[in-house]
Amino acid sequence: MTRFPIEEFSSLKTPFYFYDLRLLERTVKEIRRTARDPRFKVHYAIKANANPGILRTIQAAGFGVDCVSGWEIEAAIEAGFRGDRIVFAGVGKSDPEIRSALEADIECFNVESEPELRVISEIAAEMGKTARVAIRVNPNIDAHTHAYITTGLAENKFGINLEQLDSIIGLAKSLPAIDLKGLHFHIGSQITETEPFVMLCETINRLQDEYEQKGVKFSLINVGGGLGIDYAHPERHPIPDFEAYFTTFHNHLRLRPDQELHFELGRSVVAQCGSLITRVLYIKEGTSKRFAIVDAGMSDLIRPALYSAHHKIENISNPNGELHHYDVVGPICESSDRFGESETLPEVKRGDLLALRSAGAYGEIMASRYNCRPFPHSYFSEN
Ligand SMILES: Cc1ncc(COP(=O)(O)O)c(C=O)c1O
Ligand SMILES: N[C@@H](CCCC[NH3+])C(=O)O
Repeated sequence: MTRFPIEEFSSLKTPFYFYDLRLLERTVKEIRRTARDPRFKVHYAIKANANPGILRTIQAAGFGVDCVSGWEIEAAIEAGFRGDRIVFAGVGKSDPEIRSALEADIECFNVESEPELRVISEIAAEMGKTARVAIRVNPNIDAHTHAYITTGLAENKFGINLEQLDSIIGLAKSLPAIDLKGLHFHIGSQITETEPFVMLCETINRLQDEYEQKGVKFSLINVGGGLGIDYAHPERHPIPDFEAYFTTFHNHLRLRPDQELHFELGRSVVAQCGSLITRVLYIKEGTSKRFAIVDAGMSDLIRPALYSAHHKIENISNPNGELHHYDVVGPICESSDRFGESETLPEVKRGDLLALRSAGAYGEIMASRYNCRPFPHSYFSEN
């Protein structure tokens, strides 16, 4: 259970992200234990959190890394990830980003369109290199998640639709500087049911059978990330838990003996180890509401404003006080700058510290400077 060192916090400038490194270490250990099939390779999706302190722990655990920009590749290399453990996805890779990825001899480009594949081939040929690629397939599977974070439906911008797959595979095999390794999938994020992953396995099985009949073999399958967490219970494992998640692929995906299976987990690795700590500035009594106005805003944690997401809120200064209802809001000039509506919290006073839980993923990394506010700091547990 995360313990908040409240005495240490009292001298720190708020708001800040607090990371429980022990929890992160336990999580990566659990992933290593449950992804025990030697053909399974876990790449951390760095977009979830690129704080160097977080990256060091994940790199030390032997994970690869999944990047979606040249800057993420730079951050990964700086944190000690080797080029040959970096995969690079994204619908809009620029020429300089492709060039620097080739310079770093990355493990694989996850290619999202024919024009992109041609450009990678041209740049690689110019540089005298061969680019290893996987084709990102859009399998048209409903991940049953928020519309903004589903990625595997035909209407989404990601990947190659099934009808166009033959053509791009033919192209990949014909281009001189391309080494086609396999297929990549990522159907969405914050998926809390097993069924979409089972459907993904079935689609992959069908595609593999079809392509093998056509004489095309893949050495790599990448099923992306997407494993969801329980925002209502920050102390719990992801849902489904890691054991169930990896077992689903073990049981349903007919992986060939000489194939590698890549996973790109982001949220489930880092979400629960992080909390945004904020100080209460004012209690404002409205006519129908009582507002707890805090010094963190949507610039520090945008998920509530962007996806109507809810992060559990705890009054860590007064955990046992009498319960009241509050709208917990930030200082930013937007009505959506609100972390909770009618939250039941132990009595909140000016100066109290609140913890917004499960904020380790897509929290600090999505912070902005809106209203000219500074970026939030970060602070790590020592024990
Ligand atoms: C291609 C790709 N891989 C991996 C991830 C990581 O997803 P998650 O944080 O849901 O595990 C994402 C983000 O949704 C993604 O777009
Ligand atoms: N940023 C999103 C998830 C998108 C993941 C990236 N494809 C979130 O906070 O839930």
